Amino acid sequence: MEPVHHISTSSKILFSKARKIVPPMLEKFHKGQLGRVAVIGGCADYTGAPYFSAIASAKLGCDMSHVLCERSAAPVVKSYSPNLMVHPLLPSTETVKDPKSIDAPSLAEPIIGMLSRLHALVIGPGLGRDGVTLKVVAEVIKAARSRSIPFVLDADGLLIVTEDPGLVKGYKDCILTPNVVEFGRLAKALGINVSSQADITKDGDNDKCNEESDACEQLSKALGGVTIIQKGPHDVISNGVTSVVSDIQGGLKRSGGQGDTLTGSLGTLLAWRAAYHDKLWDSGEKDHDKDAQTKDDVQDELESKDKRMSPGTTLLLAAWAGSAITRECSRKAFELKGRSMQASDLTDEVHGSFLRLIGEPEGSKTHL
Ligand SMILES: NC(=O)C1=CN([C@@H]2O[C@H](COP(=O)(O)OP(=O)(O)OC[C@H]3O[C@@H](n4cnc5c(N)ncnc54)[C@H](O)[C@@H]3O)[C@@H](O)[C@H]2O)[C@@H](O)CC1
Ligand SMILES: Nc1ncnc2c1ncn2[C@@H]1O[C@H](COP(=O)(O)OP(=O)(O)OP(=O)(O)O)[C@@H](O)[C@H]1O
Ligand SMILES: [Mg+2]
Repeated sequence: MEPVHHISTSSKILFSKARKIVPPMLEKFHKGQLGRVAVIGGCADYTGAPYFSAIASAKLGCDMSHVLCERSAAPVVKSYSPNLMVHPLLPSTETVKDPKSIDAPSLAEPIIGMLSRLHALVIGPGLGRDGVTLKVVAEVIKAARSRSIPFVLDADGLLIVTEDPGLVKGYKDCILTPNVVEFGRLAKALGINVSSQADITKDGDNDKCNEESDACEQLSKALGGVTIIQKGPHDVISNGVTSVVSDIQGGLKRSGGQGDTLTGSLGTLLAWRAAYHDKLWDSGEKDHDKDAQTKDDVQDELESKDKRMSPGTTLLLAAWAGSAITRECSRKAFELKGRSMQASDLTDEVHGSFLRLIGEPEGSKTHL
């Protein structure tokens, strides 16, 4: 039986609606209008994660892709790609005078100063767990929220929320992308009971799916309607009111770094979504006065041919599209590389996956 809050719209319709938030390629656009995205992450230990995330944003199609990382990571990340703009702006215990008494808001200033030039942030890939860095990033989260800049939180960025859920509680422009372990930590912090994998597997596939989406929905509700992509064999997406399961075929190799293709893709989709709501181009849809609040409202917008969608609906669509593109990247890369598949093989599949699943929007000029 279909769980009550699940939308029953087919994948085909979801992809065609996702295409509506993709800006067409037009001669009139200037540099930056198709998205300025920054990944906040990268430290001495992890340089691959912010790179994979930022390059996925770029390959999906944003115009400008930044990485804001810790000082020691910057030359390394720069060396991976000249296409990324890499800024060594994240302080750490190693780089501040007295780590025990820091002024986090002023240490965050150089990053906060960049926010007005950015459409979306991805916070967490390879951020690490340095106490100074995490305090500064918490200030950046507050500043981004107060300026209504959409963001994705992943990996160590989720630790910040686990420790202080109030930072994102009720913020409707963010997406959390926990893996199984991160989901468990968040659920525990918010007092939500998650059945163990063993318990739910023995009930069979349908029950397992229902239990997972129930937990995802509960966590989203506990966070005041924040959108969550609970990653796993299928990705459960929920905003507490409406849920959708992304079960597009993925690959069979579980190499690290695949979640980074997801966050980078989401960064670009959030930037495009902002451009859609700013009416950067004429989508051909009709405005309507009421924002979608309930599952039925969302379903109605998804099934209408010409109704302009509300921010709640487009956020779900962005999450769905990011998840689907990542899983298709993984499927295709696995087809080509088998068990040798690495995160970098997903990077090569981003554009092809976009074209196969979503495709260029109407009016896009793809040839000169
Ligand atoms: N090339 C890179 O630079 C990479 C860096 N990464 C970064 O590494 C840091 C730590 O991330 P982790 O994901 O390791 O987080 P954690 O340090 O919280 O570790 C999670 C652990 O759980 C295990 N696990 C994952 N899925 C599981 C499942 N379904 N059932 C049981 N156990 C499971 C993993 O093997 C991992 O050891 C983050 O900053 C992250 O961004 C990762 O994204 C991987 C790639
Ligand atoms: N068993 C699975 N079958 C198919 N796809 C999966 C499976 N597990 C995870 N995925 C997909 O892999 C991607 C990354 O999810 P994963 O759970 O590996 O995240 P992660 O642990 O945060 O990754 P990372 O190593 O990048 O930190 C997601 O798009 C998810 O849908
Ligand atoms: Mg991860």
